[in-house]
Amino acid sequence: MDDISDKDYVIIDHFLRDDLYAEIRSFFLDKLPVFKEAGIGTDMDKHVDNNVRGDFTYWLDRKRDANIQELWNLVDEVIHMFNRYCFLSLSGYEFHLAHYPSGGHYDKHLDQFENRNNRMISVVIYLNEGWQKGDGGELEIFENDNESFLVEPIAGRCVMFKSAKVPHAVLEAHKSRFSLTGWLLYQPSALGQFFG
Ligand SMILES: O=C(O)CCC(=O)C(=O)O
Ligand SMILES: [Fe+2]
Repeated sequence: MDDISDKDYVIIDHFLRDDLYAEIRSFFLDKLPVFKEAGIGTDMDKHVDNNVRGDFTYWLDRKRDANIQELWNLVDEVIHMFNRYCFLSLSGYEFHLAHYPSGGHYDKHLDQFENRNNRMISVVIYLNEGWQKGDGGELEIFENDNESFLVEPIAGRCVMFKSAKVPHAVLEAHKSRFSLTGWLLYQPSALGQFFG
């Protein structure tokens, strides 16, 4: 909590209990056949551009995806922590599973839309077992205009950052890259489920 207040991001390894990690990974693999190519922008202004991003996503829905209840409980807990210790007023969230096939990347960006700015905190949890240097798909975090560093997308690692403040990119993956990505919102929003 201190790190995200001071540095705008935090990296936490072994973020999930082993059983929850295993549950989410197997849920991910089950859903893989129904992932859709991710677009850019909100539903009003959305298009797919493989030059900018090359991932496939599955938007989670708390009601439909009730079998991963433990994840939803954790999301509630994390929101509660941010509200309590960082004095935020988070009251909603949206999460998707993301698959970057080999060759996929995501150009430098902020997690904000031009016509919607309620994403406060971005959360990414990686599910890449046995990730090794050379597999690619590192998350590049830009601290200011000239400095950036790479985060290896290893299994169980969680990265959280301020959505509107931290520019970031996903380097080209050389192997399939799996993650769970979400945004904690200032206002409740049902928009996420329409982004599919
Ligand atoms: O998967 C990651 O490391 C980051 C993904 C991302 O930046 C996004 O989906 O907006
Ligand atoms: Fe992003």
